[in-house]
Amino acid sequence: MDPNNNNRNNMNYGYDRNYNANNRAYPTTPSAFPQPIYQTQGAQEYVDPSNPAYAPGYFLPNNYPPQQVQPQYAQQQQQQQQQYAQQQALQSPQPAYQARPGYPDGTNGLIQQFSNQDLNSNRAGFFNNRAGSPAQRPRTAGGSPAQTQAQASHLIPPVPRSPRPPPESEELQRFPDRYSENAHKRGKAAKELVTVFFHENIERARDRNMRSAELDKTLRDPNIPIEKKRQDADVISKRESDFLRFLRTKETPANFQTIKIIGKGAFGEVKLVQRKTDGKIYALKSLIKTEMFKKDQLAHVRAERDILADSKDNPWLVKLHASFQDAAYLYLLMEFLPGGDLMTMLIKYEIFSEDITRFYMAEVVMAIEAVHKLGFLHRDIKPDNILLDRGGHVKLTDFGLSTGGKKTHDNAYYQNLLKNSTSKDRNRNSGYFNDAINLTVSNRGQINTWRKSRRAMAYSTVGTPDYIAPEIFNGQGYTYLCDWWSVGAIMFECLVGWPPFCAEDTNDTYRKIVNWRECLYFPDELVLGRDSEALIRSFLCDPDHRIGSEGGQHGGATQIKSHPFFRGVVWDQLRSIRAPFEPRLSSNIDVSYFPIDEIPQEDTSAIHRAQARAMPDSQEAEMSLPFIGYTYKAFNAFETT
Ligand SMILES: Nc1ncnc2c1ncn2[C@@H]1O[C@H](COP(=O)(O)OP(=O)(O)OP(=O)(O)O)[C@@H](O)[C@H]1O
Repeated sequence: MDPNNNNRNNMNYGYDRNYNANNRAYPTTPSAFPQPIYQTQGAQEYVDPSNPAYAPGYFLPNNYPPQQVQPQYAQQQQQQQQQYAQQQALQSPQPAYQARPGYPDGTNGLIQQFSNQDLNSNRAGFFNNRAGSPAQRPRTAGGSPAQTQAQASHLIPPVPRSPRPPPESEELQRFPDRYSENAHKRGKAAKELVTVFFHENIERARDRNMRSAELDKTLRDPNIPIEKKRQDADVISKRESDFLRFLRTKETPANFQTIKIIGKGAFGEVKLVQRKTDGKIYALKSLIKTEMFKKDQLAHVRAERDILADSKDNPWLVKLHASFQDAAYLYLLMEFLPGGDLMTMLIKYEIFSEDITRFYMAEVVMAIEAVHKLGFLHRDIKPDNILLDRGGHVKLTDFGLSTGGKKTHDNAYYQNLLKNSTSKDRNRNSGYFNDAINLTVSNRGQINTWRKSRRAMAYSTVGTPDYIAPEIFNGQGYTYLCDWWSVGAIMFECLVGWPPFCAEDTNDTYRKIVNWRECLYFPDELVLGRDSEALIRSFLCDPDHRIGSEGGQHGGATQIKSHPFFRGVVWDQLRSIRAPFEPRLSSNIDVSYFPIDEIPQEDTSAIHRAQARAMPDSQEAEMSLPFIGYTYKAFNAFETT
């Protein structure tokens, strides 16, 4: 084969289990891999994510996939590899699982101490995945090859793999200015794809090493009975095995049976679904790509996927099992929370007692604290995004407006809203609030009108601005403190029956929020506890004086927790006490806490799929770029109902 031949189809990228050319045999014991597998030191030139045998660390010297090396460079390459191996032997710290003589699986005899052959083979199989021939090695350790291959095949040009210096011949000269715009887009996409691929694989390998170290700790602990050790090792082995299988499968919406559409959002819907193969239940959120693209929501959708993927096992955030995409949609496969959302509860009960409000606000404070500790701001905390699990405890969802301070999460979204709103204000030219309703208990009619439009607002692309902090609208910058403002607005609604700045028209709501000093009004007819009103006022104020500002993003919740309103709350046991409303469920697909009758149930996906199919090639390349890296699979994806 000619390595300079740029036609990928002529190259043999498949691996050959008997391959031993040029004396580069595949290593068979962990000790052949002196570095932890996520270290990519020594990797220089070989990158072929479409190779099914590829895994993090796979490109360590000694471990190249089969390839043709030109004879004049074979000797040079062999010398380099020997030098590298010697250097590593001298410099590297001892590997975590270096095999002791007699224990080639790297367990150092730990497991044999209680003579369990099964544990031994499981552990060796799942954690020492460098061991064995390439055919035995779990092929998905480096990601989902089929998926990556599908994504990459048309994007990644073959890379010449011999270590020779690039000749100054004409064939390697590039003329980017002669490439079409489409080629540039595809090139960019390829670069992004490779970056994402590496990032994800390194993360996965790091996580796997951590799990391995944890198991190791358990196995070494003399106080843990052998039976327990055995059970733990079995469970962990099963999870690792499930995960590897999961990585190999391609997620598509066809894998799921829709039971009901349980939620509508601005850019898509949320369905209760059942996986066809194992009957497991999930919530599947789908977002229409073209809509996200048109309405400049790309940063938002990426933010949502990032925060949910980063949050892993956080009990306060909805668990993301996987995210995937097809030509028309982005999908988030989440745990199903059968208790519905706080908006539905508020529509039903109108107001809560102080005790019940305390419970929900305390849980929301814990949830927001978790988001902040992960390094994100939510920016869109509202009752619709506060979900209730089967025990009636809170979990946050909808991170579409979250920002982790990443450039990709930045957006001028609110600036546009404000621009429209202020031009309207100028036209009106009179006092801002003459037309804005000031709700009181006595004007029930208006309250009911507002309540009726509440759900419709939640489903609209504009969404409800009722809970958004004023500093987000005025464009002068905002911090994590914007989330604490939203808690104040929700607390007001729980105790009063409507949000503090609600109006019949969203523009009026914006104006009221921006002018909160004049517009924050506690109805005389309702008597709120002193601590409740004080806490609401300390949330709904200027950010410099807002409660939660002491201690910064990571510590602000401490100040809130010590407010007298929360006296008596045992913060670290909140999730284990009984919630004030525990959903009564007849089955794991019970949707009685969702307003199913108000949500259109027809399937509109065929229309969006047809639109995606009709898209011209150039537009498709442009569309693919922002969604690269969206795909994700969680380790514990199978721990669900
Ligand atoms: N994991 C889940 N389990 C149960 N119900 C859910 C889940 N996720 C969302 N829902 C339901 O779907 C509704 C809409 O979800 P979500 O807010 O995530 O959608 P969205 O399209 O992002 O909405 P928005 O327009 O507010 O951004 C929620 O209010 C909730 O009732």
